[in-house]
Amino acid sequence: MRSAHRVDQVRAAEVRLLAALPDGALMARAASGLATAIIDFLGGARGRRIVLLVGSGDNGGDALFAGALLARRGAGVTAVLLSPDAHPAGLAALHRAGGTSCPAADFSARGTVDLVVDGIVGIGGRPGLRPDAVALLAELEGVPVVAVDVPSGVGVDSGELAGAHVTADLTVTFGTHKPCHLIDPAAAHCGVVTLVDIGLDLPTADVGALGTTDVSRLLPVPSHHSHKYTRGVVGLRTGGGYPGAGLLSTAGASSGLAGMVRYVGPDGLTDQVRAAHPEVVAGGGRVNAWVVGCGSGDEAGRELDEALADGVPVVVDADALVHVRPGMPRLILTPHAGELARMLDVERDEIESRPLHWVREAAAHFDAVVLLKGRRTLIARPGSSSAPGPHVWVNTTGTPWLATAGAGDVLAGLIGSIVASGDQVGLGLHDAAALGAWLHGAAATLASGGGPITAGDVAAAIGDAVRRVVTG
Ligand SMILES: NC(=O)C1=CN([C@@H]2O[C@H](COP(=O)(O)OP(=O)(O)OC[C@H]3O[C@@H](n4cnc5c(N)ncnc54)[C@H](OP(=O)(O)O)[C@@H]3O)[C@@H](O)[C@H]2O)[C@@H](O)CC1
Ligand SMILES: [K+]
Repeated sequence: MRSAHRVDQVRAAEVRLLAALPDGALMARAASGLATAIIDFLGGARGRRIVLLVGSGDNGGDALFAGALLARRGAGVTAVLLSPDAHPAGLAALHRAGGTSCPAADFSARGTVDLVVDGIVGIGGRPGLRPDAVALLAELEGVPVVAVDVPSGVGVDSGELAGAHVTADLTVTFGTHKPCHLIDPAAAHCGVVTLVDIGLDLPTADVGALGTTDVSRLLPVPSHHSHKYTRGVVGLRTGGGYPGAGLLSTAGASSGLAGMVRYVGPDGLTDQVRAAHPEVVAGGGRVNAWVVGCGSGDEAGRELDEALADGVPVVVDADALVHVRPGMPRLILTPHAGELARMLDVERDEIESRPLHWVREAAAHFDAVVLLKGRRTLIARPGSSSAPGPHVWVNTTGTPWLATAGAGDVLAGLIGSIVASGDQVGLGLHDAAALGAWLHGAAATLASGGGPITAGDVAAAIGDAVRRVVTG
């Protein structure tokens, strides 16, 4: 799991560690990790021309000490100082190693620069950049950027952008990830993120991203004693308005993760579902989870009520989302930004620029698991939940090709099947939704192989994605 800690959590851990270490030891660890990552990135140091952008704090100190290490390895290093208070020990170390420095006002790039190191601000920075930093970045446009800890200017805890900021090719962070590394829109400006362990002892994070090992640990798999009912039954009430969505949600649910799939819908569509998926049982009956709303049109409200009457968890997608009210129990809501905007009566742009904020608001307001779809899908647990583990999962699997019609229907069906299969082994709805998002993205990447895909291709690749996780 990748954990993302807030700045106050990092600060508290830093204080404890600083008290136990000699002066400068922590920054030396950070700088050494940073220099190593830069050498990896450049394929060596000798003969490279590196410009450090250095602010007034310890973020600039990291850049200066790393610059000193790079200068000793033969790089030509120039520190451009955005403040007269740049880290004195770091600056002295850079000069001793043969590096040079100048105030920002005197800098001119002249000639080839191989790399910019962004040490303007780190976790002590306010969002946005000052005009001197903006001017320097404009002069160095086109040069690869390595950000120290975070791309300067982004909202570290919120993942939001407010004004100018650095866009990095590589971000080298220390001790733990911060929310901006995982959550859009900031995450899209971090490039590749490398974590340097500096020995911080941290509490459980608010935000986390599942890795393959977590998925393997959490995903319910059958034992020799399992039968189709103990493996869970998922029911779908979908497709009443748009038949394709009924078929695709059923395809997502029919990946074999649950023991049985039931489909309840219009007669003509039921025949098509059975023709495409002969193993699906037509009609209602006992289920462990329902999926409603995909292509349901005007039937969505009725379908949601009927599903709720069974008292089992319900995955609520698309047309059914507008019928959700606070107090409805055990729901997983799966909106995209436009749908969440309607549910919360805010503008879509507002949701897209502050997804972490709004997914939490929605989870608190509806007291439900809320999965907000996007490049980095966010899954927040209900406001009243006190379960251990992160409050928000961020999904990092997938491919841009996954932005295709019907992919959301497949996801809703897939999540329903995981909820049903997890029912008897105590898998929580929050984790089930995160597993669904992870497998959906992994299946899309497998199906795509770098090329275009349809929603049906994604559904067809779920089994392979599961197989790779389970068999290692
Ligand atoms: N935590 C850890 O475990 C470790 C942390 N380490 C490192 O320390 C970094 C944190 O250092 P930090 O606390 O000195 O803060 P940092 O971000 O460098 O500068 C803040 C100063 O910048 C200014 N300023 C503010 N906003 C601004 C803006 N938008 N644009 C321009 N300037 C702005 C403001 O000063 P002002 O100019 O307003 O006087 C403020 O005081 C951390 O990210 C990591 O790299 C590692 O060395 C080891 C382990
Ligand atoms: K930075």
